[in-house]
Amino acid sequence: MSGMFDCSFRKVLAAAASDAPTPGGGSVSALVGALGVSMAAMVGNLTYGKSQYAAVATEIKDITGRAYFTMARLEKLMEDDIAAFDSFMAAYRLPKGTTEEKDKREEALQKALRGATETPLEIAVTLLEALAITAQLSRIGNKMAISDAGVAAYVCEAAVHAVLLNVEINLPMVSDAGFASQALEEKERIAGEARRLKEQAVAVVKERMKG
Ligand SMILES: Nc1nc(=O)c2c([nH]1)NC[C@@H]1CN(c3ccc(C(=O)N[C@@H](CCC(=O)O)C(=O)O)cc3)C=[N+]21
Repeated sequence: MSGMFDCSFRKVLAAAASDAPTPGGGSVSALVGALGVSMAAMVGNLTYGKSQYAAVATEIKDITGRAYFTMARLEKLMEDDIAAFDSFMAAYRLPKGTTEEKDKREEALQKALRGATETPLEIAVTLLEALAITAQLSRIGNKMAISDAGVAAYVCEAAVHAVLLNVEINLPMVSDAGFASQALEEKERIAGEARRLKEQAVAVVKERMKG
């Protein structure tokens, strides 16, 4: 299913729940992440233009713009992951009767696996930018809605770890050992950074909710 962003939420949920392979865990993580970032954008919108927050107006405008940018990027990446995993499934279903067919299938599988691994990594990196935005916003955003900066932090971090599981399940099938080890290293770095940024944002949110 493509053009997911123009469907009703009900249709997206039904498509995600169905036995169709896509949207799968990769694209759903991107969608969930986009919803997480929307809460950072909302806090930005609730801060910008308020006299109480005039001193941080320029910074808020910049961060809010970046939040919208990451949402748009996640929309594109959701569609990319659907295409990437569809390619994997298409290769997986290729015939493997003869040696020639087996070779062709393996070649198609390896090519598709690369895309199905790179796309979740790109989703995760985009979500790191969202988490950095959220951490910054937690310090200067409208206090009345600051819990939503915490919601953005928790949801985006969860989406990072979720999308990285797709890298983890694909990697053992990748035959290019150099590509696999680099992807694994990248995955570990991103997961650690996501944890750190979430902790930072939530700590500030909790502190500001005290008074
Ligand atoms: N970039 C990326 N995005 C993903 O969404 C992604 C991923 N990588 N890596 C793996 C996981 C898991 N996942 C599955 C979804 C449906 C079936 C599925 O439909 N399986 C059928 C296959 C049937 C057939 O052979 O046609 C079955 O088991 O019956 C399997 C696996 C998506 N993931």
